[in-house]
Amino acid sequence: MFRILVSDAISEEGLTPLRKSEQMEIVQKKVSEAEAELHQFDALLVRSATKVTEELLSKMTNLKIIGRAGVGVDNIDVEAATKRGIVVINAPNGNTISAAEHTFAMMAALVRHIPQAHISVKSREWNRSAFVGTELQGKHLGIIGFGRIGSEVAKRARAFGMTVHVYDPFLTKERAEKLGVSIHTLDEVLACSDIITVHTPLTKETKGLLGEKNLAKTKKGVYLINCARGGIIDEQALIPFLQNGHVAGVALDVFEQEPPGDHPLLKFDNVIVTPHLGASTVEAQLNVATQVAEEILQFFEGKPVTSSINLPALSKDVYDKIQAFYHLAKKMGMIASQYMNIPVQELSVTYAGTVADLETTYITRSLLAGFLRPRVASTVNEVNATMIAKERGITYGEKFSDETHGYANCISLTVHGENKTFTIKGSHIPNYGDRIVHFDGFAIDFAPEGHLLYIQHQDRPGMIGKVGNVLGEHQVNIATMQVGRQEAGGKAIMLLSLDKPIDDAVTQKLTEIEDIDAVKRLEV
Ligand SMILES: NC(=O)C1=CN([C@@H]2O[C@H](COP(=O)(O)OP(=O)(O)OC[C@H]3O[C@@H](n4cnc5c(N)ncnc54)[C@H](O)[C@@H]3O)[C@@H](O)[C@H]2O)C=CC1
Ligand SMILES: O=C(O)C(=O)COP(=O)(O)O
Repeated sequence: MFRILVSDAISEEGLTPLRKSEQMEIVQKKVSEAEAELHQFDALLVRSATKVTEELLSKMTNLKIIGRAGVGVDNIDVEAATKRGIVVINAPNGNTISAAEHTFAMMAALVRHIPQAHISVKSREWNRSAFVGTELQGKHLGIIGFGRIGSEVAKRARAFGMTVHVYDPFLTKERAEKLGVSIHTLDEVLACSDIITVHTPLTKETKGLLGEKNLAKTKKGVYLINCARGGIIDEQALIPFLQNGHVAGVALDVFEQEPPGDHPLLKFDNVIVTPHLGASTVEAQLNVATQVAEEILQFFEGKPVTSSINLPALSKDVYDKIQAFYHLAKKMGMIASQYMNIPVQELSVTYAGTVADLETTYITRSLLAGFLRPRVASTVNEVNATMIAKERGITYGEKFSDETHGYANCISLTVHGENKTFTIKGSHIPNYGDRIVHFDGFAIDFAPEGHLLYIQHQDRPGMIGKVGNVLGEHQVNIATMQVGRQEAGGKAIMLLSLDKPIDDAVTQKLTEIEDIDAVKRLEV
């Protein structure tokens, strides 16, 4: 049973996929009301109100996934979640149309003074001359940030007869041409636009993007809209531009602090506001909640999630293809880590045969996670493996080769440690399973499964019997045994899989057998 804390207002209908599953228990409470049970939740489902801080994560010790029913994840400490191996997912396109429509509604309201006129009429006034507006047709609209929402705003603006100028450093010429907009520098957009709307995420680069310096570059009489994130337009910097009439009006759906409280901007008649309503439509809420609920369900069923912030995107199709290699790589990593129980500087992974054509980034992450697991006390998985490797000074790299050693596919891992290098090779054979086909220079064939025992010895008659005797004396049953040697009478290895783990005393006894050079337990 998985427990899911839903701490913000999420569409009830959207939660249906989770409610239908007997494996899921949904608890709808604010974080502050769930203090005593925070450590029990496997998943956390939020919108923008819940602040998922490092402190909260430290209390949610069982948390595996955070679902954001919406786009912006600036309320989530993604780095802290990643460090803890917690997957963060969002619903990137479920509310695009609603946010674009809200932006457009704000634009129309702004230039036609609808909120102000509405209040006036409700106050029993009839003052038509006070609310003369301007048309949108023929005006120049500047869009900063041309992703999903920015481009939907552009389509609507063009339908209204506006000319659209875009600033987005990541926008290609082809996409701009396709959507009938022109690409500009930020300064050009600031200088030529009658109305400017921002649609970027809030990042170090975009925080205060429209601050004092850039506001001074705008046209006198410009209108500004922020339906993206509070802080992209610097709220304090706006005040003098509103006071001196340089900015004709501002529409804000989002604020640096939400709710904004007694904010000085709220005193300006030409500042119109909504309480972060961009995604607040029945349709958007159903979309985002359903998307996130389905992803969480997939995740707990061990299937791939497609919209993770801290994992490479993986479609079901791709996952189906890589999944066998993903498990093989993890086991190879675990074996290599235990075998090389010394400090390690570098892992080098080579893919050959059919596996080389797949999405190997994910397979390598899995291998890294397997490698780090025996070395790290905290949770390590595909989410935080690369980060932990970096912290520990372990570099890793992928190579591709044609050398399959006669198998249809082959993953080869070489671990470079202090004065020692170890190579292990594995293959996944359909309808047969995972096999380790090469171990530290020996050709061998064993299944990387369960309680393994590695013995390096001299190739002498009777070695198998001696090992069998010691294990038998300690009531340890051998499930399978594989042997490999480089040349008759030379160095040889045995790989045994046992029905139960053995303790130090048994390992010691085995080490004492004449002609046995090394004994290692390997748990997979
Ligand atoms: N008010 C509301 O209720 C809602 C607000 N949002 C917010 O709207 C914003 C945009 O969302 P989407 O369009 O879905 O995101 P998106 O990721 O599709 O688009 C963001 C665009 O910003 C561009 N960008 C990034 N850094 C930039 C920079 N320094 N200068 C210029 N452009 C830059 C990116 O290249 C990308 O094209 C986000 O902040 C999101 O959180 C989204 C939904 C609802
Ligand atoms: O999706 C986004 O980025 C939004 O800003 C929507 O926020 P909300 O889910 O309405 O709190």
